[in-house]
Amino acid sequence: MLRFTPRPRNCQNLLKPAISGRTITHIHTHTIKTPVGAEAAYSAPKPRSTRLSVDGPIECDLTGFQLLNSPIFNKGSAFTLEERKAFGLVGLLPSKVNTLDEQVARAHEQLQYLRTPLAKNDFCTSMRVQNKVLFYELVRRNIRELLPIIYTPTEGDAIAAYSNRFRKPEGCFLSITEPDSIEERLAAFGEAKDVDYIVVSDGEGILGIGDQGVGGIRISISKLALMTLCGGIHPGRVVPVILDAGTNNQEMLSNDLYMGNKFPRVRGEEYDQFVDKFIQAVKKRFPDAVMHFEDFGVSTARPLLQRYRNVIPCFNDDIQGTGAVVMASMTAALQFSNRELLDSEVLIYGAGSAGLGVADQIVNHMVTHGATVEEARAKIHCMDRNGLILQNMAGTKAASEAQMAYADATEAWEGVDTSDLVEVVRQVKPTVIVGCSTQAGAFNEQVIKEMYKHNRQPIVFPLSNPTRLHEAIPADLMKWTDDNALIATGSPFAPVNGYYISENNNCFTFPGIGLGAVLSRCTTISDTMVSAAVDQLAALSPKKTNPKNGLLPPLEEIDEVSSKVAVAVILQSLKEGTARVEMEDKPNSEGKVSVPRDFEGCLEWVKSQMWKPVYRPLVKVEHVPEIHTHQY
Ligand SMILES: NC(=O)C1=CN([C@@H]2O[C@H](COP(=O)(O)OP(=O)(O)OC[C@H]3O[C@@H](n4cnc5c(N)ncnc54)[C@H](O)[C@@H]3O)[C@@H](O)[C@H]2O)C=CC1
Ligand SMILES: CC(=O)C(=O)O
Ligand SMILES: [Mg+2]
Repeated sequence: MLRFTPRPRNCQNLLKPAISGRTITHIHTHTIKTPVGAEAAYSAPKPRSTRLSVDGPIECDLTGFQLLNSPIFNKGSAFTLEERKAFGLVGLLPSKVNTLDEQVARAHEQLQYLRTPLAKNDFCTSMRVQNKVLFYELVRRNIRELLPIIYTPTEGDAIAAYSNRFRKPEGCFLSITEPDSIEERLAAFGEAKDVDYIVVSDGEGILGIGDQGVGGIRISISKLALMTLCGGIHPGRVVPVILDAGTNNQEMLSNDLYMGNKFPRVRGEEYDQFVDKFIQAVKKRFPDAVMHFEDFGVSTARPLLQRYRNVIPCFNDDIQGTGAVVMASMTAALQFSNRELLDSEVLIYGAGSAGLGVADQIVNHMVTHGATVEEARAKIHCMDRNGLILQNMAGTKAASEAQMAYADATEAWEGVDTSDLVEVVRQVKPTVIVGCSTQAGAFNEQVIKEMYKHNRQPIVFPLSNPTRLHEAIPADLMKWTDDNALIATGSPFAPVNGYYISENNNCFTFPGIGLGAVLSRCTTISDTMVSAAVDQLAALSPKKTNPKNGLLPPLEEIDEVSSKVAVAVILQSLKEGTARVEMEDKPNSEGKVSVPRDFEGCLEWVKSQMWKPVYRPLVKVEHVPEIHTHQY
């Protein structure tokens, strides 16, 4: 017989192994490292436990329809006969008890009847709000087929159609018209210890499709789905957030069904105060949560990251996540073709959030490989809508301050048409070209053939999502370079002539970075922690074992990859003294489980902490359950 010890909500003690005869893994957190340097700005929090681990029975105080309507606890036809009796479900379900395998097979069959990706996306959405275990297991087993449905490219279409296809709300909606209600709105998602991870967007720079207003909530939801699928973050301990500050999308403003604030985007001080109130409210309400910024507009993404990176543990996925994945695939391509990082000439086409994030990450990496910042920056050339960024653009509207860090000397370009990509390629002779411009087809035959003239294995990364906005498609790139281009793309593509094309998407980095930040309970996410993620991902490249392999590991391994990236992040955070989880070499006298500092030991621990889509036996309790989630 199982016995449970009632636990008060928000218990700050570690979970006690309340289940006799079972081992439950805990993090030993009684010592907190003092934040150092800039990180000291973030006040040291209280110790806490992590509740991502998934072993054993789960306490539940819901019954009947309430239980069937709770996506976290619902098992649908897989409730056992005992559970049906104990939870008042007899009569609410057909008599057959299904296994998870059978449910997955049935759901997969239903999906095959749906004709369009968007219809499949709708199906997956309703499954996610109905039964999380089934949703995640269905996607996990069919990841190559379903990732493009629940993420880019289909999610872009779902976001654009949000107000017309809306069925059931998911996430937290914060309105600039009511900044004083932020705390109250967040409170619906639980108390201090209930949230590990938040994705927030203001909907201004969604994928490559721009301002989508309130529909941007779906990018927060989609990124969180990947945090759970690939990074093992508990799906009931996350909050997707949209900051609704209006929209400049005329189509939305004139759509009678549009569900967000119908006024032009509010900017300036009012916007800044709105965001600041949100950050302060999160810090107060969910002091342990890691914040992930996603798809903000180009003018706000960087300033927000700079303003808050030492205030809460946070990162911007488009800037740092993208920078990290590109640096990893570039490293893999250089190693495969026996070239040195410092010999690279890099051309970034589209120097917005992602493009400059890539540039910054390459500079960081070059500096760790012996270059000075100036030498590294000189290797990078940025083009944006006004052409190549030149020094004489300083202080003008032609270039932003952030872009000016990469400006080329004006004199060196006299007489050259710097708005012409072919001309720029002719002069720069890039070894690497990265597209983050949203300009479909910009890497045309002339551009690529010019690049190919100067180097036999051009590294070409067209990253603009969704698929239709890619600067080039792999089949053309391979044709124009006699199959010699080393390619990775922003959305998925089929292999070309037997060459596997890796998806060069930040989904290979943000789940690992996020998981590492959650488990280390770091006070800040430093550049060096992101660099550790890059090195780890690059080391996993399968290209070295077979030239036809992709530059990055296959999607099927993404959860394994994310756990290794998380280890690299955790170990770096420990080294820097920003981790708040204590790791020990040996279990201490209280028998608490140690978390080793060696890679393999830490990996085992990380894996033991990750949420997995399995049905745990449900045990009825009258008190607030051990795993408290807001998703009742
Ligand atoms: N593969 C991946 O993991 C990621 C892909 N992306 C994709 O990259 C693209 C850009 O995203 P963000 O940087 O967040 O957007 P952004 O709006 O911050 O940047 C886009 C930049 O492209 C520039 N641009 C526009 N027209 C241009 C032209 N004709 N020539 C050169 N530059 C031009 C804009 O001025 C802007 O600076 C999007 O399609 C997005 O989906 C973004 C993040 C991650
Ligand atoms: C992948 C991603 O973050 C983007 O396209 O914005
Ligand atoms: Mg993004």
